[in-house]
Amino acid sequence: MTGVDVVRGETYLLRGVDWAVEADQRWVVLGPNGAGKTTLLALASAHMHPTRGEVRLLGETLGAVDVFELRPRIGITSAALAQRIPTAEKTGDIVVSAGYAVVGRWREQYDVHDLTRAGILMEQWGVAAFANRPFGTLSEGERKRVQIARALMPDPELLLLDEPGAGLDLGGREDLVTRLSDLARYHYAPAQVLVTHHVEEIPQGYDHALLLRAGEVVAAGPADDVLTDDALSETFGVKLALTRTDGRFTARRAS
Ligand SMILES: Nc1ncnc2c1ncn2[C@@H]1O[C@H](COP(=O)(O)OP(=O)(O)OP(=O)(O)O)[C@@H](O)[C@H]1O
Repeated sequence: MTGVDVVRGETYLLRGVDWAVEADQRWVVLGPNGAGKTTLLALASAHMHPTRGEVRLLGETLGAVDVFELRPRIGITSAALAQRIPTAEKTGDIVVSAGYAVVGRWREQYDVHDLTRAGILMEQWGVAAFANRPFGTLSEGERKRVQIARALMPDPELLLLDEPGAGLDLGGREDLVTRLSDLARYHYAPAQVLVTHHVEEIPQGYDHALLLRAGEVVAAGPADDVLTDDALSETFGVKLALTRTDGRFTARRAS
């Protein structure tokens, strides 16, 4: 993104955003409520155009490309998308149908490669046992993992995760963070961008960070440089102390 503004009426949702994500990078985007994180992902998933500036995605420029060709190359999970999944749909069908950009099984016959890939992904994300269960009967943590398996199904070049840890209990969060760490370290995995409010949800292996406040970038770059007490305090508007242990973070109000 170069010089990106997103303006609605008098309001700047994003202002002057410059940001580059390389194919082998894993980024966390942190910021308080209303900072513009979801807007940033809407641009990054080709679901929104900037008011000003340029967004280039996977070698294409938004505005000069058919977004319906671009979107299948990008996997995304978010609460808004999850709400659109019919609760009666079978979990296995939700995953396998992603390759066809529909939710739920719409063909009687799927390609054997698709069925195999869906099976492997469901094993990897710990949801294979629920393949025949309706989505609506799954716990929040299980639903989150199904969504990620679905997002990975078309082998995307970019994976966008909007608050994947929201609503999970401590065990569920740790399970998810461990699985995301494994994915982050996997050499052939897509570029990854994870949005969160909580530094505790940053998986090990996420090597870059972008801090957003009121639509503007506070800091962006290697996580070691960006995730500091001062930058985090400025981002969240409260004096914070950050602790890092074994590649995981915790934050608390500074005394
Ligand atoms: N169409 C619109 N017109 C005016 N303001 C809008 C519009 N859409 C979003 N906003 C505002 O833009 C700001 C950024 O919204 P966005 O959803 O991107 O923030 P966020 O960082 O994802 O927040 P949260 O963490 O609460 O999900 C918010 O203050 C929101 O109210």
